[in-house]
Parts: sequence; structure tokens; C-alpha cells
Amino acid sequence: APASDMKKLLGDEISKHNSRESCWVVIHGKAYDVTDFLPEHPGGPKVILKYAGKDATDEFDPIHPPDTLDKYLDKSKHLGEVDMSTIAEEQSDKDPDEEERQERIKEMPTLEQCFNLADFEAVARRVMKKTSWAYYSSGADDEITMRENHSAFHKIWFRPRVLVDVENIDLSTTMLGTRVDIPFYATATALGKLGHPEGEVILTRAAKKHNVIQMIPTLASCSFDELVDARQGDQVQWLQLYVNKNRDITKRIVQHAENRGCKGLFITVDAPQLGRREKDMRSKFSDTGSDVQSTSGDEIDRSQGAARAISSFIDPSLSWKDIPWFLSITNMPVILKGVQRVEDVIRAIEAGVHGVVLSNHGGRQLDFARSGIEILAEVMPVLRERGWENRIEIYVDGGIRRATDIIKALCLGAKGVGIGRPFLFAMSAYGLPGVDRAMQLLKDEMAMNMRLIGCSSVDQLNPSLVDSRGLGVHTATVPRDTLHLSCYDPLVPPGNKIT
Ligand SMILES: Cc1cc2c(cc1C)[n+](S(=O)(=O)[O-])c1c(=O)[nH]c(=O)nc-1n2C[C@H](O)[C@H](O)[C@H](O)COP(=O)(O)O
Repeated sequence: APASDMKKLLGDEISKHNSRESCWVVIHGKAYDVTDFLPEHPGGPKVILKYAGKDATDEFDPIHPPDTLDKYLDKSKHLGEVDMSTIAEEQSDKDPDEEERQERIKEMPTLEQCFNLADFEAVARRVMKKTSWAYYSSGADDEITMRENHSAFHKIWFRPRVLVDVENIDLSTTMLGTRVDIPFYATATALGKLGHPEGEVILTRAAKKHNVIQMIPTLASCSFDELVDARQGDQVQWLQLYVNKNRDITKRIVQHAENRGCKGLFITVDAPQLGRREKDMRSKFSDTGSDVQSTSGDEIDRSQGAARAISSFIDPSLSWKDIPWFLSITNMPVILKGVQRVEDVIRAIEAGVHGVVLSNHGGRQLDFARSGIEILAEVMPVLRERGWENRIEIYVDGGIRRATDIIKALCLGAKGVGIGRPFLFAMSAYGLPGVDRAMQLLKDEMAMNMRLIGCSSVDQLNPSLVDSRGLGVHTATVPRDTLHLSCYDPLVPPGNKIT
């Protein structure tokens, strides 16, 4: 019988299947029997059982691409349409935090009042849900590296040229052969729907408008095909890959990405295990894992926050011996994302990859890893010595918040930079207009600063325009001699008392 005539499932029937023994959930008006899937679920069974017998759509959406159930749940478990009028509205008791958050949203600054990328972060912090802010803003352990990523740029000073004709400025460059308007790309950041209901397609549209490249994350909230379908004209996208323990799944993902027109494969190599992000953990991320390709049924300790819940499939055994296999399964350029020392850049060149991203994952992995910009300052002189500076394309990400950060990276030899959180915060606070404005602000800043350092195109940027000697200096404050201080008595003028 046509679907419209088929009997719809009713709420009181569904609500009976609310246990580990028999667990049905409703997603977007359809019922699914997830009983057998419970042990398989990367985010653990508990988070599903919370919605057993109920409508789980709102919790499901930010974390799972829409095609997750079709891809990973056997068709026999798809129970059919539900008469939603018979499903009790989830009586979410009034959440005082949520009410306050709604008040803050009403008072938020207008988009025109945002003049730099930090403004978007400040607004996002006030208007985002706690768990979403925690996930995006968190760094590993004490977040030293996360802060270092941006403050490292404060150790680089310009040596501007004067009396150069800078009437016409050309910010364009090429990245892996693609012409872009300005040397930044939107880097891979997971779970876009935690910040905005439309998720990463917002970044796809903004990237098109500004003719920059979007790196599609493995752990996107949107499905890969949704993001590729949202591409317009000759717009270029790259794929960021977390390598799965099950290499058949990885091979399928890589070859599908190439077939769908991706122009670069960025293998993330700094996350054999996702870092310990305590803000994320503290927010007790209760949502489920993302569209992960889990093969393990082991119980996930979800108190590790979203990161741990969505990454149980990542293969910690990935090593240099796997690189030839990746080069054999795709014709896309292969780039290693998360390289952090010159020795590994040399190994990457010798292994035949096409590029590296010098990155510490936005400070979300190894705390006290050096900033990407500091690693760049270590790498380029060594490559120049060998005449290898053009052997591969070198990118940097982490802490890029101003166009001057982009210019400093290019002066030191980067081909371009990746930007993560700023576009997430702009998207979370203002949607597509926010990301559009963020990208435009960077373009305006870049044109001005290129004029002020005396360059009319990015190919003129070179090391002589910066003084980066301060980069390697990690001034630890000298501990104060509190003991001596407490007994030290200043020269006491005669007649005065020592108090
Ligand atoms: C902010 C952020 C970054 C993530 C990110 C998620 C968020 C919210 N995630 S994560 O959940 O696993 O950590 C990814 C990811 O999926 N894959 C990846 O390669 N890098 C991931 N990164 C790192 C990102 O690609 C850049 O290296 C980093 O964001 C650059 O620093 P800024 O945020 O300061 O620009």
C-alpha cells in the first residue's frame, strides 16, 4: 500500500518500547528500533535510552548528519511513519539558563557592531548554548597552547617598506592549484550544528561568496553529500579525514570524496586520540556521537564530553607506513594536517605527500605543543637550506584572528592559513551573514595592512618584512622570591617606625 495509506505508528505503542530490551525512538516523524544498535552506538547506549519510546529529533540533529540512519541502521529496523499528534510533547521543564540565554539573544549587538573576529567570539560566548560554547571554545588540559597559538603572533613584528606603489592590491593566491581570493581557508571543525541548526552548509555558502576553500570535516553534523551538494559552480572543497580503524570504511570515504570532486585530502595526524578538553567534559556533553564510523560496541565514557563520544573509531595505529596506501587509493593531493616539527616535514616530503598543515589542532590536543607559526619559523629556514621550500605546500593554522596574522604567516613562508573558531563563532551568533562579515573584515584588514607594509600582492611577502626573533622565546615568569620579600625591610628613614 502507498506509504500514505500504511497505518501510522501511534505514540502509546512506541512508548512501550522504552528499555534496553526493546528500544524504539522517533526521529523526524519516523520510528526506529535501535535495540540491537545500543551497544554499537559510539556515544554509548545511555544517551539513546534517555529518549527510548520518545521523540529524539532535537537531540539527534546537531550531532548526526541526516543520512546517518539510512547509512548505519539496517532497513529492517526502520519501522515507518509515526502519527506525531499522538507523541507527547517533551515537557522540558523551564530551564532558567535557557530563559536567561534567550534574554541575552534579544540584547545581542547588531552584526554591524562587530568590527573584528574577536567581537564574534565575545557575542557567541553570551548567546550560545553552554554545551556548544564549551565544545567550540575548549582546548586541551590547561589551554596553554590554545592561548599560545594567538599570542605567538604578538612576538612577530613588521619591518614595513615605504614608497612602494600600493594603489592596486591583489590578495589572491592559489592553494593546491585552486585560485582563491585571499590566502585563508575555512578549516575542518566538527559538529557545526552545535552552533547553528543548518551546520556546515553555512560555511559552504560563505566560502563560495568569498571564493575561499572549505575543508569538510569527517565529523561534520551535515552529511558529506549535503555539503558537496551545497557547493555552487566551480567552488572547491577539501576533505579532512580521521582515519578509521576499519580501512575499508576509510577507502570508501576517500574515493567517494574524490568522485564528488574534492580537490585535497587532509589526513589529520595529530589526533590518535582526541584531547582532553575539560570545558567540554564539564558541560557533561549528554548528546550522542556524530556520524562516526564506529565498529566497536564498547561502552564510551561520555563524561569525556563530545570529543571522546564521537571519536572512538579513530585509528591510533596510523603511521608513516600507511602513507603509500593513501597515495595509492586516490589522485587527490594528500596533505598531513597536524605536523609539528621540521623532522616530520622532511619525512612528509620524502614520503611523497603534497603538503602539510603545521598545526596543533587549535590547542585541543597536546598541551604545550608549540604554535603553528612558531613551527613554521623552524621549518622554512631548514627547507630553504635544502632548496626544498617549494617541494610541498605548507599551511599553518591556530590562533589566526587578524589579517596581520595571515600576512606574518605568508612572510615566513606559508602558502595559506586555516581559520577555525572565528567562523564557528560568527556562524553561531549571526548565521551566514556573520561568516560573510567575518570573511569580509579579514579581506578589508588584509588590503589595508598589505598597503602599510608596502606590498601590492601576496607573492611579494617575504621573511625580510618581519622580525620573528622573539618567536622561540617562551618567557616563563621568574618566580618571585616571596620569602625574602616578606622579611625585606626598605631603608627606614630615621625616626620612622618599622610597621
Ligand atoms: C575549534 C575546533 C577545531 C577542530 C575541531 C572542532 C572544533 C570545535 N575538530 S575536533 O572536534 O575533532 O577537535 C576538528 C576535526 O574534526 N578534525 C580536524 O582535523 N581538526 C579539528 N579541529 C582543529 C581545526 O581544524 C584547526 O586546526 C583549529 O581550529 C585552528 O585553530 P583556530 O580554531 O584557533 O583557528
